[in-house]
Amino acid sequence: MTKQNVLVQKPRAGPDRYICSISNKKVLKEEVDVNGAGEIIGSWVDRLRASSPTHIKSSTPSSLTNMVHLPSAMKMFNQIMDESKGKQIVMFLDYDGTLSPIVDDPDRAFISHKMRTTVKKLARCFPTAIVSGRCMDKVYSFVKLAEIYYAGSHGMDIREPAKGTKYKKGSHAGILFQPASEYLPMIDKVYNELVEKTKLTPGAKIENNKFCASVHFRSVDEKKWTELAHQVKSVLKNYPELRVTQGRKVLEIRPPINWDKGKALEFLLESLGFANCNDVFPIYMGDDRTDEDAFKVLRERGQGIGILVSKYPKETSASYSLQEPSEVMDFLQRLVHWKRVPYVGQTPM
Ligand SMILES: O=P(O)(O)OC[C@H]1O[C@H](O[C@H]2O[C@H](CO)[C@@H](O)[C@H](O)[C@H]2O)[C@H](O)[C@@H](O)[C@@H]1O
Repeated sequence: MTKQNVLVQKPRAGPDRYICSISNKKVLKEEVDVNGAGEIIGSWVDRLRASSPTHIKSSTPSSLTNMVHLPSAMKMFNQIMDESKGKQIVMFLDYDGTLSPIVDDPDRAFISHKMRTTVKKLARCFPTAIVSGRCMDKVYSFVKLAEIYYAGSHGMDIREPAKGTKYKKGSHAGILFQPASEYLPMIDKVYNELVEKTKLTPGAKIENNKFCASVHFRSVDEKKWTELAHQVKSVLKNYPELRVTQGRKVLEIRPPINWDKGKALEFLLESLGFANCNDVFPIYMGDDRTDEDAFKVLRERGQGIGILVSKYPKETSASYSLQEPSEVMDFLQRLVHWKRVPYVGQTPM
């Protein structure tokens, strides 16, 4: 709300500490070196299988040793609110699998009218951001709320709310930060090559997420997953610097910068004036591996909570869970109600 940042097209124009972190091309644990040996393909496919809830469900107990059964955020609602006492709650919401249910066709992952209304009410109570792997325009075309922050392309395209909305005090509505703009032409080229290379694989879908590209495996026969992974690798061998991460039956091709949803969360907190504050309580909700970066940041800061949206136990740094988008909506509605009608002895900010 206070320290709004300038329009940024290149990494060097952001706040200093972001310049430092994005120029550090550290290889992250989750990413895969596409120049590596043939086992990369197997590892992609194994990880895609492992991230499928039906596979997790049918896993043997020994494979679940690192899986965490989290307490329900709904059941712990009052305790969470007690923890937030005297602090400004800031809401961070992932889109797919959190605000909208997972569906086969990524172009039809619509948010329900009820969920939109809930997020609208939420944004009147707390600064609210949607943090998604999708490109900003696509998320906006689904959500259609001008009063919230958006961090599209896994946080590589951060926009502020439109002028005149409650949590927007500056006069400039628009782009806050785009740390990967120099990679736009390359990602576009890779997107086109992937479309061409995979066009004969039934069900394969390549999504242009502007600063990254997504390769969808969901509608491809599982027997063809290895073939599709080979096609992806054959394109990426000409772009050895690009990173590959995994989501729910999707491979995400990203620029080689050390930037993710966790960094986006920190950037937004700083933009909102909460960089070095103890009186802020961020709540991040997400269902995917890419949301783990944000959960980790909250743990490291010792601030707020991460809520994993999942019916099944997963390896996670979140503190609580909700089962599915409908329960996310119940939680958000309860939060709005709590803000308006706090229970006895509680004073929401
Ligand atoms: O960060 P998110 O908002 O969760 O975006 C991550 C990816 O979500 C979308 O894919 C996922 O949802 C699809 C629709 O339900 C589903 O078909 C797909 O299998 C999921 O992986 C989106 O299409 C991707 O571009 C995002 O990167």
